[in-house]
Amino acid sequence: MKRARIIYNPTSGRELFKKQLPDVLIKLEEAGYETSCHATTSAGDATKAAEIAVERRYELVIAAGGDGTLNEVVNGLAEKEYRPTLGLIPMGTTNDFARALHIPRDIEKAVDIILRGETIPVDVGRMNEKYFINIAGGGRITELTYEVPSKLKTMLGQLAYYLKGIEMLPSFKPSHVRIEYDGKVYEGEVMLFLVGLTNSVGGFEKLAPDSSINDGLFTLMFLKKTNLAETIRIISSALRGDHLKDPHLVYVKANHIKVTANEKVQLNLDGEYGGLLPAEFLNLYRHLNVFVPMDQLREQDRVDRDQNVVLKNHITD
Ligand SMILES: Nc1ncnc2c1ncn2[C@@H]1O[C@H](COP(=O)(O)OP(=O)(O)OP(=O)(O)O)[C@@H](O)[C@H]1O
Repeated sequence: MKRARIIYNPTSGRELFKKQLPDVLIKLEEAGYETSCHATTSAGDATKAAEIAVERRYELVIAAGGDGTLNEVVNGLAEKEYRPTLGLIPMGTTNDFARALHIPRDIEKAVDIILRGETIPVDVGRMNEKYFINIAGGGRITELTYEVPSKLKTMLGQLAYYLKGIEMLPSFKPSHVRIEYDGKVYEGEVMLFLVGLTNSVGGFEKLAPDSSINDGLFTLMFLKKTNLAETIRIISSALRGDHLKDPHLVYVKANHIKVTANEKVQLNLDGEYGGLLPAEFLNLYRHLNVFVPMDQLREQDRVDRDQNVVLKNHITD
């Protein structure tokens, strides 16, 4: 019998998962998964739980939570030789990664996608000693994600980020950085830099429209020094997807990126605090297998189906 481990954050988003947990367990058991679960108790706990799931050779690990919980689970899996297939139940406020994979926020429908059994290998980012699955970045603007109080997020959802963003905009200052990417170098003042694996960041789905989840490349973006009016204009054009030709923005693909600075610049990994520069980013090609609704994926995110069939058989054996 296959075994599944659910790792869930009871405080994610609007805190609704716990109530539906019995139904989720029944569904998985009926589909032939012997299922157990772990409720996280604090920051870092989901990483430990995922490491234990690897040690115990679970076939499937389901991360039920927001991007922070998912990031922790990925950090527990990414370094291991044996990596269980990953299922997602998006319970957070923004759920960028799940959004990029078209996994719905409805718990039952998300479980159905896991039970359908279609998987895809996705790239994982490594920054220094840590891993990310959606986006890393640095600069004052990225500090926004951890300045939004958890209570406010529970009450207002994504609106909380926008409110906080408006409040913080005037205080965004540039940082002087050196960015090396695949043999090229930029040195100068930037408002922020982003290293993305998917097209979805903070609900901006048009930020990196040509990104693919499994091409082995990051989308590297950095915004050169701008004044407040220009920053507002570029953010609103990014919402429409009109930012790519903006002369203040550099938008390239790269597999290996190094960013250094002579000042303190905070880093962000999948929406959580990620330490300070310097940072070295490496794209780990097709490193984790994730359950997805294959028919919903964009053409550029689908991999050759033959390879996928192999992976699917591997887990159902
Ligand atoms: N029992 C707990 N109590 C408080 N915090 C927890 C608990 N378990 C985990 N956490 C922390 O909560 C952080 C945020 O959780 P998560 O990302 O799941 O939800 P969210 O913040 O609502 O969603 P999003 O990241 O999509 O905005 C996690 O990174 C984790 O460190």
